[in-house]
Amino acid sequence: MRLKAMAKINLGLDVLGKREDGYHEVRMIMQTIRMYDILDIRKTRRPGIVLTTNLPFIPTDQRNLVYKAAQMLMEEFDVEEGLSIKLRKIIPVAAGMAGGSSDAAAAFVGVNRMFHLGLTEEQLMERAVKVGADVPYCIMRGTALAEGIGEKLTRLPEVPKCYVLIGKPGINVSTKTAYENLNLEGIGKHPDIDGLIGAIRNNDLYAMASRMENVFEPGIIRQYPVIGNIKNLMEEKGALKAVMSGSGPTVFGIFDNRDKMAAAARSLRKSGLAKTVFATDIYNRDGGVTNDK
Ligand SMILES: C[C@@](CO)(OP(=O)(O)O)[C@H](O)COP(=O)(O)OP(=O)(O)OC[C@H]1O[C@@H](n2ccc(N)nc2=O)[C@H](O)[C@@H]1O
Ligand SMILES: Nc1ncnc2c1ncn2[C@@H]1O[C@H](COP(=O)(O)OP(=O)(O)O)[C@@H](O)[C@H]1O
Repeated sequence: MRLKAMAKINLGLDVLGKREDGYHEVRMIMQTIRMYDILDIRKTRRPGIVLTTNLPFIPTDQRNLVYKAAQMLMEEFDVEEGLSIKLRKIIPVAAGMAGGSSDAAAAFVGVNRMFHLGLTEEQLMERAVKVGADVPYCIMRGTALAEGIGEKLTRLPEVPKCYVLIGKPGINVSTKTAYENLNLEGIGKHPDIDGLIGAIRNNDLYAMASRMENVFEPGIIRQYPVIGNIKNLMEEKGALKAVMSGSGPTVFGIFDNRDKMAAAARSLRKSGLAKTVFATDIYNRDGGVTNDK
């Protein structure tokens, strides 16, 4: 069984406050993009999970979110057979694109199908939040408003057709540290999430792009100016807007024209500012638990 684990960007990201358990209340607009890792899953007679990946530096034991997700379901349902999982990573690691979370989401969907556990998408999402705040969304996919710690999801209409340029500098930002370093009292004007939702409902790409904002961005750019440089380059080269995704450091630019995006991608590659440059578009899901479409 082959599954695609799709990456996300945050068209808008606001943090409202800190909860007693240390997690933060968020309000974010999530969007799946056409960039994915591949999971190849097969049953084995020998019990247990054997995970292999093409990246030597990511763990293949319980620390890998794929392992965690598969183990959680297999233990709950007393699955006696085993699983062999081959994970091919394309989504940059620790990039703010939910690579690990999406791999976990694909594992939930894959194990459910492989062993005929009969869980609905909702039942999978209830379990998924135990692996990570973004994992339920990665099962849902498409365009959504995420609230709570990211697990309270409301589907939104598809966003207008557009092109997405990804630029990730060769630095790593820890999500936990990004949340810890966020000075909630110091936030002047919060991102206009309601305005963004309105623009999406009106199918207005230009209004949508102009309202895209990430509350983490100013603080992280102060620490890593290269993120600001990538943003500026994308906007100079025709992006309607370029914004950091999640806790960073990836920047995405939204374009209304594929050729313009391709030219911007060439400039970004030439500049040497980004380690990963990837030109793609948004992905709108078309119903059902379709993690392999
Ligand atoms: C910032 C966002 C935006 O989409 O994405 P990424 O940058 O990870 O892609 C998410 O909120 C990341 O969600 P996710 O990566 O699933 O978080 P988790 O693994 O559950 O948590 C990692 C750490 O982030 C902090 N955390 C996460 C989510 C949240 N709502 N509040 C938090 O404070 C916690 O300190 C937690 O220990
Ligand atoms: N399947 C996975 N893919 C990538 N990283 C993983 C995975 N499972 C666990 N990790 C660990 O999680 C950390 C961040 O993962 P990732 O999901 O790529 O970040 P982000 O949420 O910022 O997109 C990495 O340090 C990595 O070691």
